[in-house]
Amino acid sequence: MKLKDKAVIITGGAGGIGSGMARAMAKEGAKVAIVDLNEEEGNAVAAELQEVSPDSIFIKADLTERERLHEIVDTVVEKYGKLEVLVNNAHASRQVNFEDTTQEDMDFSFNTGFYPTFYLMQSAFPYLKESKGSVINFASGAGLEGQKTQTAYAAAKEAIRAISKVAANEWGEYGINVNIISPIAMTPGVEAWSKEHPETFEAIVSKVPMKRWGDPEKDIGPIAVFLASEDSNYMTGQTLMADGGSIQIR
Ligand SMILES: NC(=O)C1=CN([C@@H]2O[C@H](COP(=O)(O)OP(=O)(O)OC[C@H]3O[C@@H](n4cnc5c(N)ncnc54)[C@H](O)[C@@H]3O)[C@@H](O)[C@H]2O)C=CC1
Ligand SMILES: CC(=O)C(C)=O
Repeated sequence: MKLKDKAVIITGGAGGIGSGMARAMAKEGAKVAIVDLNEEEGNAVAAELQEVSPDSIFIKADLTERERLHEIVDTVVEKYGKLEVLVNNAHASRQVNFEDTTQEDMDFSFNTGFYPTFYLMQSAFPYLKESKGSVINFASGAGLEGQKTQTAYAAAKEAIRAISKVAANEWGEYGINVNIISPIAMTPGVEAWSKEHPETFEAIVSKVPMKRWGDPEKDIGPIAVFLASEDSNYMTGQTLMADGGSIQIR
């Protein structure tokens, strides 16, 4: 097992890519703490994880409550006595034209994605230093390519990539690696969004060489397992494209 007994936090772990990664990591032996607003799904996913990894737990939290984010790390360290992997996956998005994007739209994207990533990384740092652990953050083609109608989300995603690279440079000497996944996968979030914006949805999949949406557990899960495992110890500051070849960084 690649992650035997590793203590992992996954934000947004009750649904979509978060729950897919949680399943993949639990099957590799990790104790997974999933953090989410959605209590019903959170409890259901945790019960499923406990069948393969009995110490896995659900923590209900609203990641926009910035001053309480450290409680997530405190809870996990109290339960497991350590922290090896922090996965900052949760992020909510809205589609608005550039000229109509408001301060509130910007705040919404930074408060659901960027600030939780930033503050959880700060809270986790002493424990990751002790365990020579890993951080896995999330990017998007929206930011990498500047996709239309994604001003706030694209800005927050590229800000996450920027601080990930800074942390990779500063924390490398402690044996902590910080990497980024840019995924494409069919999730409840994407499904809801596809109904509101069918043209954008079709445009994205038509550009995917593999001509399908990824599966959260089967396609994104193994990449998260790799980044959480010893196999990626000498890799940091990298953006891994788990998107069926949609964007090829050269
Ligand atoms: N699915 C895709 O094709 C793509 C996804 N991404 C990124 O991958 C990551 C996962 O995406 P999906 O699984 O599609 O998202 P999703 O919207 O399906 O799931 C997000 C999860 O985060 C939780 N969440 C949202 N706001 C929260 C808050 N304030 N506090 C606590 N939990 C909260 C939701 O309840 C949900 O369980 C995100 O960072 C997203 O931006 C990037 C590009 C494409
Ligand atoms: C949700 C998202 O970031 C997409 C589809 O690029």
